[in-house]
Amino acid sequence: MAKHLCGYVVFCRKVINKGACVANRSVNPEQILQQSEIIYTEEDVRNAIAVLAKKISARIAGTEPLVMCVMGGAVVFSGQLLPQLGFPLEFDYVQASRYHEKTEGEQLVWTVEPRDNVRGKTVLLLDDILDEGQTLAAIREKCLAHGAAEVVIAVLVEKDLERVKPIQADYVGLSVPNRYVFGCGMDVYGWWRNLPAIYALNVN
Ligand SMILES: O=P(O)(O)OC[C@H]1O[C@H](OP(=O)(O)OP(=O)(O)O)[C@H](O)[C@@H]1O
Ligand code: HPA
Repeated sequence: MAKHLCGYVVFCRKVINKGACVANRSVNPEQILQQSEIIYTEEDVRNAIAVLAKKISARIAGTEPLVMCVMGGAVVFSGQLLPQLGFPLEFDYVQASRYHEKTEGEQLVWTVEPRDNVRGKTVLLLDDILDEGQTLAAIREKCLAHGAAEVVIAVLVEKDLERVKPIQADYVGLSVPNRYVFGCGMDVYGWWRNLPAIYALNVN
């Protein structure tokens, strides 16, 4: 392989490895699911996203927004919401993670940061969950630093922490209790993003 290509491949591998959500293999995903309870059904989620689509459309249709999926958790939410936004938009993604395969947040690690394509745009940030709010606060700040005209935030769920957060979402699909939740893009120890409903982990 040509020398310059080798360097590129090594670079890509580093980026991919840094961003990859590696599932925790010391836990049994089936057992975790059995020990958890469903808090919103697939239908609840579908209905919530349909309501969000209408509200978001009323606010930003006509602005030709840049819709940004916060990977990887927002992939399911984005995939269900986008086809319901019936106006011209651009799509991109950012990736920042602070939970990794754990249930407690740590320092934010950036893999893909917002870039200059946000300049002058209405940016619609889509994320699966607003928990302590640190992730979305940091992403919003970077979008504004790159010259975004405005940042509108929509999350599928917000965790009820009964305390002030560093950021508020403009649109929240569903409220969840102060427990670790998963499904619909949200992982538990790196597993179960693929579940169509939302579950809460039972801790013994
Ligand atoms: O409000 P906060 O307490 O900051 O937490 C919310 C963030 O945590 C999750 O991401 P995570 O770090 O798990 O990365 P992931 O998207 O790859 O799962 C989720 O997708 C949000 O982006
Ligand atoms: O409760 C949660 N579940 C999944 N991912 C998360 N990221 C922050 N909080 C959560």
